Amino acid sequence: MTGDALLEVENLRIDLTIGDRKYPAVQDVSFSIARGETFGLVGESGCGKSITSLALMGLLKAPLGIGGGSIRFNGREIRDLPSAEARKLRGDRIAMIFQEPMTALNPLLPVGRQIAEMFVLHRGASWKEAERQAVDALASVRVSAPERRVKDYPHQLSGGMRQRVMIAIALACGPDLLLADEPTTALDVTVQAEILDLIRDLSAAKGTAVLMISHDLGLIANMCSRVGVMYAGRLVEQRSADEIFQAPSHPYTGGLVASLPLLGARSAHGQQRLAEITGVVPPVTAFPDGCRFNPRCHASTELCVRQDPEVTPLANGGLVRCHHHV
Ligand SMILES: Nc1ncnc2c1ncn2[C@@H]1O[C@H](COP(=O)(O)OP(=O)(O)OP(=O)(O)O)[C@@H](O)[C@H]1O
Repeated sequence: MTGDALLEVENLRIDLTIGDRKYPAVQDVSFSIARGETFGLVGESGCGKSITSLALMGLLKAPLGIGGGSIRFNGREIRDLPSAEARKLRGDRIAMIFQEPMTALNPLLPVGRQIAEMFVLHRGASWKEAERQAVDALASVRVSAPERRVKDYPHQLSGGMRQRVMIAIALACGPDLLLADEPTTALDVTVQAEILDLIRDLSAAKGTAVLMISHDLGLIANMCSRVGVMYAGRLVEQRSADEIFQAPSHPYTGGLVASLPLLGARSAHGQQRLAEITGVVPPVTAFPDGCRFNPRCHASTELCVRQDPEVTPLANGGLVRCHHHV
């Protein structure tokens, strides 16, 4: 891993405990994010993206728990931090925005007060000073008339406005890392683009690293310099966004690329057509033997059914986990 790594995840394992059995919902997941870098995790629903980000924040709850591996942030192991220290790290150095801001906002408090709370709790500001900073924070996420909007309650705002408030809260303390888990999935397409622009511009301006999580490879490739593709709890490919698009190595990545409307159309006209994926992600309790993708894979052979593939290095620091990668 590079000396400049901000976050280093190594062989992360997350277990789902049912009765006296543990199922590896996430296994052998390793990636690192440099300072200021934008890294994307992509894969269909149920691949383990969200629980990976919850593990990084120390927010996993039973029946899920970390079963192995390490999570280093700024060179320090944060996997088993006591809850008070984990709380301090969250919000201060690592912040998170979710798909549905309504669940994270307090419906009973004006949004300005909720932003101001960050400055009081993490920066020791007085309430008066913090309320003033909240107006600036709302302006920075491009909310018009912020001095009026700070008095609004969450239900008075549109979904896009609520997500802007969440971004203002997340970035209030200038975190080193922003985890953004499907931050625009619940929004209209035009609002989605505005929110993504906002995240991109603010993180670039402040030098904040971003871990962006989405099922949408188009979005991830647009936003991120490097991409990790997850399937059934495993990272199956890790490359630069350009390489993922131009020459996907894992058949699952190829399927994700082929399912993008624009590229799918282009590949139908001349270029080699990539196989689209049929079927669904298996539940954690029923991962197949061998390669977990083998039942859905057009390139599957007897070897894939029998033997779980190891990680193979690719050019430029890329990685793939497939017996028949290209
Ligand atoms: N509290 C829970 N109890 C049992 N299983 C869970 C729980 N939370 C998640 N899982 C399982 O863990 C697996 C990974 O879930 P996760 O939410 O991380 O997937 P994801 O790739 O982020 O998909 P989504 O976008 O739908 O959240 C899924 O099979 C899911 O059913």
